[in-house]
Amino acid sequence: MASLGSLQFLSEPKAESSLLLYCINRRRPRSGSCGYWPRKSPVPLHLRGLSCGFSRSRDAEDGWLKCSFCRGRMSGLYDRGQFLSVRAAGMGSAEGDDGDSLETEDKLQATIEKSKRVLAMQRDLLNQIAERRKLVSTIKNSTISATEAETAYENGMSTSSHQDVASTSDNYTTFEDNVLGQTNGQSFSGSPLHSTKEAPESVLTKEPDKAERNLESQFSSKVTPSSSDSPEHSNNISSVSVQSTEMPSFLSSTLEVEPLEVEQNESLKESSLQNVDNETADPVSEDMEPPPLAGPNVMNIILVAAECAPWSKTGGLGDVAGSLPKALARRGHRVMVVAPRYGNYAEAQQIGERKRYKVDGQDHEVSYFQAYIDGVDFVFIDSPMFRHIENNIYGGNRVDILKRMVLFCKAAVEVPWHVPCGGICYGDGNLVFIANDWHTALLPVYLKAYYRDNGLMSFTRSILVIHNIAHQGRGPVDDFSFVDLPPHYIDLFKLYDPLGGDHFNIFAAGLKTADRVVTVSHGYAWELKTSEGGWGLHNIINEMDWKLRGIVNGIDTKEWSPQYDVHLKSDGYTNYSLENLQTGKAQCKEAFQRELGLPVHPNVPLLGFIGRLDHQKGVDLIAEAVPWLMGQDVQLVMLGTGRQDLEQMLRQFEGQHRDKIRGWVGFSVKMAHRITAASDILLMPSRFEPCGLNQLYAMSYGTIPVVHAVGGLRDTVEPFDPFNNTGLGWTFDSAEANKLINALGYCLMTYRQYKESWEGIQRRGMTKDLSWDNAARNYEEVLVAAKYQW
Ligand SMILES: Nc1ncnc2c1ncn2[C@@H]1O[C@H](COP(=O)(O)OP(=O)(O)O[C@H]2O[C@H](CO)[C@@H](O)[C@H](O)[C@H]2O)[C@@H](O)[C@H]1O
Repeated sequence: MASLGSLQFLSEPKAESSLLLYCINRRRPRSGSCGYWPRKSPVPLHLRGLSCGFSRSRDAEDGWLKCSFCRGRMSGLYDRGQFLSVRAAGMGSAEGDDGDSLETEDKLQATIEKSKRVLAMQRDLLNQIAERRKLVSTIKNSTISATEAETAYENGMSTSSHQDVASTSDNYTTFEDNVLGQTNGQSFSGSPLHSTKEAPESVLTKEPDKAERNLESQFSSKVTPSSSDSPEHSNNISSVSVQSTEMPSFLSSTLEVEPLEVEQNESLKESSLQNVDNETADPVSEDMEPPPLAGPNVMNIILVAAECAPWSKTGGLGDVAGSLPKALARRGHRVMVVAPRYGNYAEAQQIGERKRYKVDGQDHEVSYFQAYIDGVDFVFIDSPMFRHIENNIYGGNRVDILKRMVLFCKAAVEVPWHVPCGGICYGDGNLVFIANDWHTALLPVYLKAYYRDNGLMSFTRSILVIHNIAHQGRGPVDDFSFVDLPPHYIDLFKLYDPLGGDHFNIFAAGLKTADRVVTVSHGYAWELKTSEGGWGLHNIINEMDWKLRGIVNGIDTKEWSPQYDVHLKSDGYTNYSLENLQTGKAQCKEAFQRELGLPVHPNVPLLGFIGRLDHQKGVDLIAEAVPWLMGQDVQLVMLGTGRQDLEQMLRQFEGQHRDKIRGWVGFSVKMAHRITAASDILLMPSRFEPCGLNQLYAMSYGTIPVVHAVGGLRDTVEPFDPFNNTGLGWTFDSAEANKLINALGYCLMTYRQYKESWEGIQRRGMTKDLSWDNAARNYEEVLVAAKYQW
């Protein structure tokens, strides 16, 4: 039997607990492949001579027990839900491996090969950090030498993420008990400023990244000498910081309330334990499981968004929040989406305990609802603040919205501790948050201010995705009082506006604080850096260019497929594919003309527009083109909601041209699908478009997009080239009605006179890979880059 040496618990378990070790990526691959070891144990502080279950996870070069299947760290769960982190405190020899273990090793060879690259990266990183530490300690003549730190590490006295676990463990326990209510094996060792300067550092002690260096320089004048200079301080900082006036009030006010549905939770845990037993007992089938696509990069991912389709959606953000996570889960990650619970969602069940958070001085209670769908944990945060606004989720005045987002972000950042999905919380190891737009841009700030500055959640990273920079969460500087942060954090939010002077800007703070920033196309990534496209944030974006990446959105090919579209199954519509494109699409067009009371003309080109009625979407350019259009033999249907003058305009056009135009004012997912299927041409004259999803949906339905070549539209709609018979649609190069008319003229001519070319464009669009799988792979690269960024 292989021996692992001993295991060391990083927080002391109670005696006589039942212990269960599991891999942090237990969902991916399915739980059975991660070497569970359920066992009654008297639980001494060190467990010796472990074998059986651990023969799979003896690969622990960096001191952490790893699942040899997916390379995730092993963690401990004991005593019905309390967490421990566990690491090997001295590796035993592999001598005596039994046959079973060798066989397993052979079968897992491929996975191990893949992991080598990452291990090399880790070693590289460790070497670099060790080098730098030596340099720093020489310069500062630290009282504690690097040698001692290394010795401490080798003796298993420090964690890979924190300093002096042993010496801070008392404070740590107190803090966890008081503040988080759960333990995760993290120490609480003061701000990164202090820890990098003074403490005996572990091998993985964090080097400040560029963003943090900026913050350091901004904040250094405000660090008092007494707090930064004393080596003792870093040992005792937990108690100091907990009582500090800068400690967020919401943390200290995070109260545990009566446990909800305890029985349900317990039964969940029990069923999870049962699964473990069953799956452990079936080693053959677990070996059949293919390795996750993400290979050694599997992570715990929590995407946080103010809307999530199909439960809540006002636009493309909802679509992305509903579908990108599924693609990430398909790659093997454990993925959660966190969104507010605006209504009663049938699929989601109440879970976990209620918590309270302070917003503007008042306690707000939240509870959690969860549904596990397509490999993703969808968690909805319930609060009276979110209820009954499902038709107006961004409604209310500026301060109302701000308070909602403060509550949402405060609760969301703690979800990995409080919501036991499948019986097990995500915890903070190997965890990355993906925040979206200004609504959740506070999350990276809270992660830093409340946790990482205090030595907690040090391995957790945050990524901020820009879907639309035009909405930034702006307000007067006084709004800072609502976000409940230490006073010096105001510098992150303050932004000078040539028109309004200094103002408060949430997006600015999120961009500065996030570990990485993604936007939804390459074109938009470039535009964001210009004064025209950055909407006042271009300077900040230019400064953080190194952490910005453009990744083009994908589409949910289950939801948006002409072959399976549920909205095409009734009222005379039909599903279609490449095989019956012409007949199927013609049938949809006819059904649509009938449904909307338009003359049924199969050969009259049908033009569609779907989108918010605002300046961005350029619906006014279509309005300018209407007189020309009405001279053509075409039909036009527009679906949208937004600015009242533009809604009125749609109604007016319909009134004036009843035989040719329909203006549908409102939000109808069914109508959006039917327009996409029935139309021949989709118009997207957006003034700016970070990515745009409708043109992607259109292409997959054989509907030809005519778009303003900007942002993601330029990235995704390759212009038709009649000489080489390539391209996916028509583009025009500036947001002017005459340019739109010009492009549309060529498009209509092709529709009428060059059927073969037309069908070629349709076919290319329908066969293009528009799925999220590509994008998910790119996101994964960003997640990994963030993970290894210190
Ligand atoms: N009245 C209505 N009824 C029914 N459905 C309607 C509708 N109006 C819009 N929709 C739907 O909402 C979505 C709109 O998505 P877009 O990407 O085109 O724009 P949006 O500007 O909201 O998103 C922002 O975020 C997304 C996601 O990153 C970026 O693609 C985009 O460029 C950026 O502006 C589509 O699914 C569309 O069908």
